[in-house]
Amino acid sequence: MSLVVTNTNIQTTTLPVMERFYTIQGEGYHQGRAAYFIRLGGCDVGCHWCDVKDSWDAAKHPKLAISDIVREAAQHPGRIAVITGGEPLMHNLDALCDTLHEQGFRTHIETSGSSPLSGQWDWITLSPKKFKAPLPEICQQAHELKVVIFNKTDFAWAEKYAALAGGHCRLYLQPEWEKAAEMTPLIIDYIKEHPEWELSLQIHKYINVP
Ligand SMILES: C[S@@+](CC[C@H](N)C(=O)[O-])C[C@H]1O[C@@H](n2cnc3c(N)ncnc32)[C@H](O)[C@@H]1O
Ligand SMILES: Nc1nc2[nH]cc(C(=O)O)c2c(=O)[nH]1
Ligand code: SF4
Ligand SMILES: [Mg+2]
Repeated sequence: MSLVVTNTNIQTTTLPVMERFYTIQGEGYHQGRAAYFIRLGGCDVGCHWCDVKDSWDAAKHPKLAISDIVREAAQHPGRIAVITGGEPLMHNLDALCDTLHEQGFRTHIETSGSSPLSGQWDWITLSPKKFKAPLPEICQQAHELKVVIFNKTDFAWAEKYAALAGGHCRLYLQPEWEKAAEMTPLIIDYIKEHPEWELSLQIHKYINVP
């Protein structure tokens, strides 16, 4: 007798976790709201300006049981869980989202959209990257498009993804942190000319919270 194993009957029970912290969302539409962040290890995109390069190698981070991750999250009063990384969609996130929902969390994801979507999401923040393009179906499903502006050619590139997004999708421009002094004035001018876009600053870095 042979054993048949399909994708649907393999349950992910552990995930590599780089760090977990309860803080305020520093970026985008939910900026300023209390949220529990779960940063998963592993990324194959390789942005040269990435502010969390230690996350890239999944093997460097301990594999934790989903039940333990969610139990720890539930110790805090906030009920927004933000799954980030690394690139969180390198992992199957169905079981993590199910368990978070069972505990009353709203599930938010920060993703480059470059790996297939898994999980059930109350909010999808898509931050597309030139280094590994997002998949078209994720562009359609994103609630928020957040484009990092590293140089002035990135505005035209941002418009390409705005055109692929659904009509409900909020549009944000976020200066690359090291170039914020140079890029923020250009972003402000751009938003004044193109008011469908909004400014996203990484406010956690200004107020020194994680
Ligand atoms: C570290 S990434 C992890 C999630 C996912 N890999 C992604 O890129 O969306 C979280 C967010 O930080 C943004 N980000 C990363 N490095 C940045 C930097 N140097 N300046 C501004 N934003 C940055 C990303 O674009 C993304 O929106
Ligand atoms: N406070 C805070 N807000 C964030 N929003 C997105 C973040 C991320 O790294 O995904 C992040 C983060 O690292 N900290
Ligand atoms: S996709 Fe996200 S985690 Fe990966 S290198 Fe780019 S910013 Fe960093
Ligand atoms: Mg961050």
